[in-house]
Amino acid sequence: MKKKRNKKKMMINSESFASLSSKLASMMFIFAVCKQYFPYQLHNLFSKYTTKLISYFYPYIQISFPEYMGDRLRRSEAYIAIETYLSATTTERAKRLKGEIGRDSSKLILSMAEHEEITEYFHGVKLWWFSSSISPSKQTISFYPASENKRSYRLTFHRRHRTLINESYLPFVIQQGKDIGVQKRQRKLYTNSPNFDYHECRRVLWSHVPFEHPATFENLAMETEMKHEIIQDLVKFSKSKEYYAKIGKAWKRGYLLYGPPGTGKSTMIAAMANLLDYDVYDLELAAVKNNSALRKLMLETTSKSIIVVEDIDCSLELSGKRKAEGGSSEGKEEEKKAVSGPPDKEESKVTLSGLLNCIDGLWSACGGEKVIVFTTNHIDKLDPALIRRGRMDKHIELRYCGYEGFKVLAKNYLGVQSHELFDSIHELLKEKKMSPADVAESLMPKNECEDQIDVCLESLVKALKDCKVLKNEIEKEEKKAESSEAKENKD
Ligand SMILES: Nc1ncnc2c1ncn2[C@@H]1O[C@H](COP(=O)(O)OP(=O)(O)OP(=O)(O)O)[C@@H](O)[C@H]1O
Ligand SMILES: [Mg+2]
Repeated sequence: MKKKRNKKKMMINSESFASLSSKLASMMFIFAVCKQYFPYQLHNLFSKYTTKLISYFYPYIQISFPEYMGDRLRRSEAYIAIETYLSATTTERAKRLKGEIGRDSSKLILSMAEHEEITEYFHGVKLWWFSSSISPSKQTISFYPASENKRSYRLTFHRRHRTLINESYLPFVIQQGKDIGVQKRQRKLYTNSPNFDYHECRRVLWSHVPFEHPATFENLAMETEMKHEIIQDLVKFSKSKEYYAKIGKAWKRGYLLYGPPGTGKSTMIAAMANLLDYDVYDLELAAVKNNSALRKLMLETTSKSIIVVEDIDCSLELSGKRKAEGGSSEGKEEEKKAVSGPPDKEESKVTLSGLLNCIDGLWSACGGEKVIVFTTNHIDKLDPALIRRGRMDKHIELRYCGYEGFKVLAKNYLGVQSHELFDSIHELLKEKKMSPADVAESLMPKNECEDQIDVCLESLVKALKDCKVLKNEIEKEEKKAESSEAKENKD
């Protein structure tokens, strides 16, 4: 009993010693800040002996993580990760908190207030986190954020736990912080128009807005089996980091979405981003000057993102002239494949080989966990090299609205799963080809009256009956347009 009491006493003593030592260290730190006001010789002497004294009596190690590192322009990644980790895990224990709207989030984020200390245990080892903030000695007006208070987190632990903290605890905190940051971030929709980022204090190649598209696979009109196959494929990809590393392949996957206008290609990209919780980079190839600019753009994309090139057949000149003038030299051919920029502006010279290099050359592996999506209305116009398997791993055809797709739209737009008009709509959809966009338009309630369901379904039946184009006719028209285009190119 006595032994137990003594042990408890010793523990309390060691704890209070630790806390005392931590306070002593804080005082030393304040001395260290003030010492600059002492004469030069005194200052040196003071520094020498205080450091010696601290290391002699003080068995604790302190690691500082300042918000801004040497260049003072970019926030330290370690600081951001620690801040996120501490906000998520210690706000219940901290007595004084501060709240702010996160830079990448629309939510209120609570974190430790300045000069607050919390204790934490890792594998039974006690450690202390202190949030420090020092005001600048001189009031300066500066463009850079670093001129504000100098903030840092300080970690204190006993020196006998040095290995555990350095090799296990800190990597754990940084990884946790990064993971929580990814989950909590406001996702972004990027476009390749250069911009000046005032937070990062540098010129960036992508501008962004919050990504808030509400599309999900659940409200996407397409055959259920195909939908599930795509979802499975995406989820499997996102969980296959180790697999890709094992087979020695860059962790990325290419999707080619093709089909007539209004069949849901762009909507599916939004659904993919929402399913995987990825950012979206909407790459406009016509605005990219040349291959090297394209490479720089790709290098600035982050992992957990979808890189989209919409209407790839319009972005790259891959058919037409090239096919017609088949005998040209390789160099000339590349030129013809170049994207034709606006006539009065500098011509864009992204070539097919430049694009292929970005998709699966050495550069493409940078960052990892990326999905690349091309969309087109005319798959047959694309160069086979661009869409071969391995580059565009999955080809998905988005078709005119079928009965299964219609049922999804009816549920989304009108909240109905059965109706007496469903059978006739089923029959009509077998022969008439209408895009999901057009079906959705008919199903959209036009006013507030009560019999909206009947009105909308009747309007769809009428639209389908009025739709003169049958599948065969569409195919015929498309073939006619293609052959006349080929003829024009020959001439
Ligand atoms: N499969 C679908 N499921 C649900 N809604 C759809 C679907 N297809 C189209 N829509 C609706 O039609 C609108 C247009 O669709 P979307 O822009 O995705 O078509 P698209 O295939 O990208 O067309 P385009 O080839 O012209 O770019 C969307 O806003 C959406 O509301
Ligand atoms: Mg589209």
